Amino acid sequence: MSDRPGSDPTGLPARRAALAALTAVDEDDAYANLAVPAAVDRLAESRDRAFASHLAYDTLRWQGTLDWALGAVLTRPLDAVEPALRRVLRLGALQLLRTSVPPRAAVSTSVALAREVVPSGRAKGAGGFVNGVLRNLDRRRDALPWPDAEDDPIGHLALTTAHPRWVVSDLMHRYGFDRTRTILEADDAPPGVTLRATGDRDALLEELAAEGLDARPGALPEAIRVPGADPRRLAAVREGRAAVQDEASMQVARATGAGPGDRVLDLCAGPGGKTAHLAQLVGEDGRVTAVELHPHRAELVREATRRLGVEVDVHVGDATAPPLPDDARFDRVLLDAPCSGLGTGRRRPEVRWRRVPADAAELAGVQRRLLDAAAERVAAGGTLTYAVCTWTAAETDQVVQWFDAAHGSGFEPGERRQLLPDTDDTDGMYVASWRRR
Ligand SMILES: C[S@@+](CC[C@H](N)C(=O)[O-])C[C@H]1O[C@@H](n2cnc3c(N)ncnc32)[C@H](O)[C@@H]1O
Repeated sequence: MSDRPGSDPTGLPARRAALAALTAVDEDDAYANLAVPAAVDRLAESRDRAFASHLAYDTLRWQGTLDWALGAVLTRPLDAVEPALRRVLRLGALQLLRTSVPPRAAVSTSVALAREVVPSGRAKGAGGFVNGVLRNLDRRRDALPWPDAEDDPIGHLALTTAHPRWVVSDLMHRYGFDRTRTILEADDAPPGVTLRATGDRDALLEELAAEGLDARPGALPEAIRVPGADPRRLAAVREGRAAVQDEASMQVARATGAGPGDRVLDLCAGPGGKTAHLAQLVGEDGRVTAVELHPHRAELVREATRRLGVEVDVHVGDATAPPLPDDARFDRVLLDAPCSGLGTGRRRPEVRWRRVPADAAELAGVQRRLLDAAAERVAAGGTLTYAVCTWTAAETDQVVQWFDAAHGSGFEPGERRQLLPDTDDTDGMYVASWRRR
């Protein structure tokens, strides 16, 4: 990690952009992978953009650990500090604890930002407060009471891998201490860009190489890994020869077994990444029907499929009672259910801090209702595929065990797979399939 103050000698514009991204995530519930590029794009220099992006993502990712460290030096609870100053403190604490930025620069830029985010009459007080807290943290950084791995393994992993305790504990039940550590560390590493070729992959690989990009084939025949690319600048993406998609999502469409001529039902389709891939797999002789609850997300499905030149029937409606003829049955039914989304942590590190344990249990109830409705639509001999972009036991193994118990007489179990960032270098997606007897 390096200190890259960029073109502006104070390094303040980059930090201001990072703070703007943190504010958008906090106040507008924006996703990091949209808010960070939007905020840092205003910077003219690419090294400033890289520095600001790094600060923003890492502050979101390390929030729990930063809050714990700040809590050790604050005289009042961090929750009682007004949100704008809390964000400035987190950004400053990140620089002190997890970068090689000189402490003096970390503190002085944070003081300047603190003065900017409060009404002018309170600027001096806010600056003094942030100065005091961060200088105190800098003095005590080597004396912080890090939990010991033996005495408190969950607390240790929570603070050293930047995940909430309940997430660590849930994963430890499935994978044990050592594997949980590698999964969570991989969840903290920024992902490279992955593309799905919509036509000839080899031609696309050549095109990307000709643009000077390090493009390599992924594990699936349509996947391409382009680690350092900015997908927004790729002509292939603009022109529909490639779609930006994690390889785990491609594995889900593949797990349905969809092939030429199939009739596919994609429940919970928005924003349509998997719908477009399914349409590609079934070709001109097949047909994909998509259902999405929210009209604006159904519109995204239409846009995603139009951009790729494929035709899909898109319906706005609730997948527990899909707006389809009663007797409509499909060769392949995909339920890519709403979930806690923890598996997308590489791109959206804020999600882990937004979720609480009760979310997983509540979502599991929704997932079961959706799966009941999805099962009804599978034709004899057809397949049902369940997917979520998470790894909580409640939303993965336990949903599948429930389905086997409730529907085992009608459905034969097929592949079950938890994709994970450490072994698969993908998002953490879970996928399970059945065949209707
Ligand atoms: C995990 S996302 C699906 C991602 C999508 N399959 C893709 O690959 O782009 C879940 C989607 O389900 C939608 N949704 C939630 N509850 C629903 C319901 N009861 N019926 C239909 N769609 C629903 C959400 O709006 C969201 O767009």
